[in-house]
Amino acid sequence: MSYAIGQRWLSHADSELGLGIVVELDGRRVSVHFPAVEEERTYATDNAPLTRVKLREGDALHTRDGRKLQVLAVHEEQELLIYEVAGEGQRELLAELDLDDHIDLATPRQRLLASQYDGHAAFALRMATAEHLHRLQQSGLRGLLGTRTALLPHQLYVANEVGKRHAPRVLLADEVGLGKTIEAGMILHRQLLSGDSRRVLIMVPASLQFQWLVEMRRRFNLQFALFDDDRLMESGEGSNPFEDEQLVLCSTDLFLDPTARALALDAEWDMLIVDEVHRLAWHRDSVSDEFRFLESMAAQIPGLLLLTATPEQVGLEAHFARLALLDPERFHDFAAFEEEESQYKRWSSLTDALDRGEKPQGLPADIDPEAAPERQVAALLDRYGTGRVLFRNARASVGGFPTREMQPHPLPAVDSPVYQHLYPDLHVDTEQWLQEDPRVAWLVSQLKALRPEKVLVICAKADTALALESYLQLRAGIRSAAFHEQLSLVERDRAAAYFAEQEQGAQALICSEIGGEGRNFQFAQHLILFDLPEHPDQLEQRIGRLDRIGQKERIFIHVPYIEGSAQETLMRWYHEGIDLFRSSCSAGDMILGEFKESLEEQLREQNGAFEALLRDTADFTERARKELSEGRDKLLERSSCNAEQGQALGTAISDIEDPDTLGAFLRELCDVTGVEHEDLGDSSSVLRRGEQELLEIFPEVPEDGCTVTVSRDEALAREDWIFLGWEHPWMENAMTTVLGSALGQASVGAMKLKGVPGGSRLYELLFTVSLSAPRALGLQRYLPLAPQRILLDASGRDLSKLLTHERLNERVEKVPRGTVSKIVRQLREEIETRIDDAEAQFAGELETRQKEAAQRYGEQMDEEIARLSALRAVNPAIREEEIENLRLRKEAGLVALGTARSTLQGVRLVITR
Ligand SMILES: Nc1ncnc2c1ncn2[C@@H]1O[C@H](COP(=O)(O)OP(=O)(O)OP(=O)(O)O)[C@@H](O)[C@H]1O
Repeated sequence: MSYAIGQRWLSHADSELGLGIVVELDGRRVSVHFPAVEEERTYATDNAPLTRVKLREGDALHTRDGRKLQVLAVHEEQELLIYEVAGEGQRELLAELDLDDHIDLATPRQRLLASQYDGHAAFALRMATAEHLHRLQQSGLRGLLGTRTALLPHQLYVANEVGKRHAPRVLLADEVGLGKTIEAGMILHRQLLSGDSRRVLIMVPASLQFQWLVEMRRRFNLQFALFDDDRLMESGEGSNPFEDEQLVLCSTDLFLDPTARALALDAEWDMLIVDEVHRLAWHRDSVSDEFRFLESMAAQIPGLLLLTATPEQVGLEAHFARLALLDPERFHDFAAFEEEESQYKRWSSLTDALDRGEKPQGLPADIDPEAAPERQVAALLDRYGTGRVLFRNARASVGGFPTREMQPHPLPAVDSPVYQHLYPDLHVDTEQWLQEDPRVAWLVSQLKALRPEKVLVICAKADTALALESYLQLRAGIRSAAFHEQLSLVERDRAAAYFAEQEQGAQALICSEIGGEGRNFQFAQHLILFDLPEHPDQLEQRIGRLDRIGQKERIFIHVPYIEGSAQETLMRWYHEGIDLFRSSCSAGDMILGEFKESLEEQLREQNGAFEALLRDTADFTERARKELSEGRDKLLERSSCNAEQGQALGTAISDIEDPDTLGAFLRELCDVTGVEHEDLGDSSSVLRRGEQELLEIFPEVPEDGCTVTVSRDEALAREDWIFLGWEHPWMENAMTTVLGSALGQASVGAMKLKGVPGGSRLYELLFTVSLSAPRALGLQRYLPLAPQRILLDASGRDLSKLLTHERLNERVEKVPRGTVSKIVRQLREEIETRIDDAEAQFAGELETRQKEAAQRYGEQMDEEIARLSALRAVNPAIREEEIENLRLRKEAGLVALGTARSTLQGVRLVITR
């Protein structure tokens, strides 16, 4: 190519010089001025390391006066280029002299033509990154990968079912300790990654704030900001502190303050999560301020997750009131709801009959009698069960829990009527009570006998816990800690941590009832119920502290009681009437409702009718259990978990996570970009920032390095290591940084290829498809965004199938830099033509993909809209808003599909030797 004064050239030997201008021509020498560095260089014309900069139609250009414009056409006059560009509102002509002196070669084509190329490892990394990103996106498992959790089918099923919904509104009511926090975390993670939710508020009882904060961080890499009164005060006049953070966690108590309530209502949220929601008091005649606040929040926030293990702890009507928060249209008539509950058995027998392959009578008219039985069952559950709103897994169906052993400890009666009460300590002076109550001395000797086993002691009241703890500590020399509502949050967490400490920690933690909800103490095997709570569900909550996921050993439940007292009466009623110490029961509230009066009478003073009460309770319990297990619980079990699907999700996650592939990719990533890594094993390594990093892919790696693992199993065993799964924010950042950079965009190499004469050329190109649509539309499932590799020879023949990328990688070798620029200069035209060919080839392919996607997407959306509309006719659990939303999604999706664009990600020129 010949030179002319005023032309713009780039030095491929030293791209730091920026874009030069030919200023002098003198026979065989050319002088170029580089304004960016204010230097002038002179080269021999026959081997100057210079590349002519010639932009193309569609390229972006930057002007000297800082404007970014798009090239519409390129003209040449007297060897100088004139760019026709889209200026402000009109076309404009721009001489190449006006190009910015700091050039940024943005496309692989430009970089290859300017001989700005990288080694093969960088090209291969770029290809691998594009392919992995695509694989992850289209897996349908987004949000479920990379969380530090064991793959438990019941949780995966719920997380997948709810997580994929738009603005999900559900009650997560798994039995105690089955992992509702984890389910909520997975749903949230999924919603955040899909872009469905951005701003989230979590409200939990004060005693659980820290636990939630830690669980969200260590299991999901979600950093919540903890809000308390002080944090609310910090914000300046007129600004809303809740708007400063995207993810906010706070105690429900914070909203006792009307200002806090007003601020939270004023902020915009996508999702609200409320733990232990049964604690927000609701009664037909008196609704608490907290509940009213929740009602207002629920009415304006699209996504709502309510969590409780004991939905009926404060009665069926309160349970109904919470369902009404989720879906006021569906749950508006309590009497009708009670009536519906009585129908559950009917639907349950129908689903059973369908399962057995029968053709049962009495199928509702809207269920297609000719449809496959699985579809009929799904439709029944969907339309007539509590399917869409309520999820409740039972430990009996989840399985794998250890057995519970109840050990009653009768203690001699005391000669004072006070000790006939359930809670004698409320009626006597503390000092006197500590001396007189035989349970106190028993507790001391029991703890000594159990040493060094960890023991959780639960009693109803904070004052009891306080008195017992100081007695144990000061007078009996037992290492213990107290946990009750009179302690500050920090003190409570400190007490729980002291108890958890294996070597030097407390042997016993003495909790009031608040210790009985939400906390994790599954490292202990012994539970002492110093007294008993008045509601069966509270007893369930207490036992659930130990009997929860992660408990591997048999659990011992010790119940001391004074013989002949109300304590014995209540213990026997729970034990012989409901068998509650050994197995959980979802009918607790119903049973209590039935026998409350008779029980209270017996608790005041046991009489001859007690044995009959026990028998009646046992009979009622058996019937209730049977009825529920055949009706409501059975339907719930079916809609809360499809074990097969849960299992399949687990397998699919393991397959896609594949630590071997991830480990190899991580090593490649570090090697190419210059991050130091020291491998500790197949799946773990220490990462350190390298001295000469090409790209900042892991900006958050600390100065002195950190240990990471790519294996979920290892991550569960080593909580101090970072689980660098595919969805870890570091990994996502690393991958998008690679693709967003110029690294590996252009590469040149040589190889020997049998039967192919030396000097032949191969062009390997990689295209990706991008879709500028909200992630929440989920269009990736319809439009294959798979990257496409195209391999052409010098004449444009497609060799993609004949010679794989891997084979090229194995054989390709370096070519000296000087030689490359000469070759590139000679092949300039061929390079341009082959890239054009490949672009045209892929544009055709993309058009076909788009057409097919639009058809599939349209059909599926129509089907879904029709299905939901039909469902809505029989099951008002489906909101009109959901259907309207689907219609809008369909339209938006079809428009967005048309905007898909292809991008040339990389090009490699291989010359045969
Ligand atoms: N998939 C999982 N992988 C690892 N640990 C888990 C998993 N699911 C639950 N856990 C652990 O099991 C315990 C119980 O889980 P979680 O606190 O979520 O239960 P919950 O149903 O909310 O309990 P509660 O009914 O007491 O409120 C916690 O220690 C939690 O970290």
